[in-house]
Amino acid sequence: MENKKILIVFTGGTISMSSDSQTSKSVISSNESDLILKIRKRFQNIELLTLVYSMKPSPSITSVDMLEIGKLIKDKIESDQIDGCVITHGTDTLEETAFFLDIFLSTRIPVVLTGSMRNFSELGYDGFSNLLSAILVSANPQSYGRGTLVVLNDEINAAVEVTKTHTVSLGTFKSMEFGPLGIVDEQEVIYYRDSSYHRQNLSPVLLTSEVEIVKVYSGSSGHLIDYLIKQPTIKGIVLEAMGRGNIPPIMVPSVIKAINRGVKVVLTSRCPMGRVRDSYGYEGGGHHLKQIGVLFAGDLSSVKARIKLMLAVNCANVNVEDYFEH
Ligand SMILES: NC(=O)C[C@H](N)C(=O)O
Repeated sequence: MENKKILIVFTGGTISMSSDSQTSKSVISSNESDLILKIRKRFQNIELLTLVYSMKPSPSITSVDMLEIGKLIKDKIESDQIDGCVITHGTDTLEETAFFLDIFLSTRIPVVLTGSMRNFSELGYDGFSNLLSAILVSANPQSYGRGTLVVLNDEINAAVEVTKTHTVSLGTFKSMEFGPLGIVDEQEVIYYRDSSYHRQNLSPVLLTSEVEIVKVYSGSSGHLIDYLIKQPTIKGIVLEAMGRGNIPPIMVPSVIKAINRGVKVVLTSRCPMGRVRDSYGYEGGGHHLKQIGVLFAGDLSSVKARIKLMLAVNCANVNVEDYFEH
């Protein structure tokens, strides 16, 4: 059997960190050669290619980084150089990069993100096992056509469904509403189900238009929206609204102002599960918001809806409304 070629792209995060000898705090330590050395021996019929994109903690990963990583992988896939790809990433923003790649790359080739919750110096460092499982998933024929995947703690989750749920737990990545797609059990990749999500491809060349998130709470005003729509590069605002998708009436004039200025306003919920819908007819309720032109993001979280809206407003000749419920 011919060797499968799996590309590992390192971007940073705790998986590439150790404890600082003076402060004992986690800092970047560029341990990728140790990781690869230990892991390479485990595989037969898998050739590992490696590339260090960056050594950043994931709060430092920008939209431009996501685009660069996406272009890099797209290029390798289109030139037939790889059969699968694993990206190591900090866990704080892993779900955002994963979802970005899910929309940006229209490929059936498995693209898998992984990371770790403990650093290289800590007892119980989970980087080795997570990387090992991620490679197994990316090389498995059953992983084709499932969109971008996230593998940590031996669970396989879909980028669109998964979120970081716990600040320190090794089992932090959960698809809270649907459960994992599958597991890695003693190096065997087992799928339980497909992801039901309908994938839409958006591949902009540049990201010049910006999208911000406004969290809605009891006592929210329209001031943040008023401020944002004065910024020249703003093309979208995601509202992380209440419950089914409702906002205080005092915010409505600012939302109308934003829409009249051509800024796309997308509705999500601050509830961790469930869809937004136009169920409520009162002022600021979902039905009222739909009538004034607010777009609905289904069950996407605010951070994922922001990624989708950012990709849509940066694509030439794309009707943003086609990518959201309206
Ligand atoms: N576990 C981690 O990777 C968290 C780290 N703060 C990061 O996202 O870079």
